[in-house]
Amino acid sequence: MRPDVRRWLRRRTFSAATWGAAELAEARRAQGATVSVVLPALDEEPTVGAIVTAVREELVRRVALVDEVVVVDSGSADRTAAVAAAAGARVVDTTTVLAAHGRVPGKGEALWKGLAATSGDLVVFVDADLVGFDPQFVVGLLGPLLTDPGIGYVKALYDRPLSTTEGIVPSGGGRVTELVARPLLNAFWPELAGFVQPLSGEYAGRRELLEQVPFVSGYGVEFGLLVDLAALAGVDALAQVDLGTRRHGHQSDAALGRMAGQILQTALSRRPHAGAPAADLLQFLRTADGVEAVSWNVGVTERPPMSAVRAETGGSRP
Ligand SMILES: O=c1ccn([C@@H]2O[C@H](COP(=O)(O)OP(=O)(O)O)[C@@H](O)[C@H]2O)c(=O)[nH]1
Ligand SMILES: O=C(O)[C@@H](COP(=O)(O)O)O[C@H]1O[C@H](CO)[C@@H](O)[C@H](O)[C@H]1O
Repeated sequence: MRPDVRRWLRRRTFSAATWGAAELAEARRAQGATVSVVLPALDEEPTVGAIVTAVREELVRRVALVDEVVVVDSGSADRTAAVAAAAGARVVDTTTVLAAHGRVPGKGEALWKGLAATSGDLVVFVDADLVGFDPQFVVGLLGPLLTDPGIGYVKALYDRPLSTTEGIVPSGGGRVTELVARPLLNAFWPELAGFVQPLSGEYAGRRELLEQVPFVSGYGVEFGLLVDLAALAGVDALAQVDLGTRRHGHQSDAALGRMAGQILQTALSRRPHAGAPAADLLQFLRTADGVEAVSWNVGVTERPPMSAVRAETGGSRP
């Protein structure tokens, strides 16, 4: 493992259990910092209400850590907007926010318009399809931002069970992460190899940073933000926090194939024009007190065309 990644992992990996909501509410009051929670939502009627209710009850009413909870409706065909509003969220629509800019499809559009529709100094993004959401997710994401001015962006890390027709298997979620995003980051942005969940849908950042980078319109948004914020602020301004376990609604393999395509487009549009890609791949295992990084060499060599070999040796086909 690269020494810089080992150092980053040690210095910038936190546990959500480190902080309490009341402690952070006091910290943000003392700093005069405001906090917005943004949920991008497309047809999330079954799950959005419980998430909004949990954030509002625990982090707005019981403890004043969060100032606004905004659900960004991406054109839902179900009752997402009504359910979110009934739970107390302010609901905005991607067609009306920054209407002069029109509307493009995709999650990143919802996040970009969520940033426009809110005012918090700190912005927390939470997917609206989470099952078993815990308000401590928001507390954990805000912890590093409210206790270290040198940190500007915090990604969630967690175990990702996979719901299958046979039930829930303890791992296996994050399929595009494991098969596409992690290999791409390790190859072309090895300094970011320490992120356990580079595509996690829960993250928080300082508005002053988030407003300086583009938001990729579709599912490339997480990949794009990670690479662009690292380039803007430096890897040491980024951190990750262990939230334990995260369960969410899963898409089909075909849909994940399209997601992978968008992430590949995003990566290739940012590909550093350096030399050969790095050959090390860092994967992660859950341990009793955190995560363990395991480094693999995925370098490949190649044999020359057989025609060239034959030309060299004057050989002919057997
Ligand atoms: O065009 C879109 C696609 C997704 N989402 C929301 O973005 C979050 C993550 O999307 P999804 O669950 O489809 O991705 P996955 O978690 O399966 O990777 C969810 O709250 C979606 O409702 C959205 O607002 N607009
Ligand atoms: O991490 C992943 O591989 C994908 C798919 O997760 P699953 O295989 O359905 O658990 O989910 C994430 O990626 C999306 C693209 O960045 C994010 O928008 C989602 O919030 C995140 O869940």
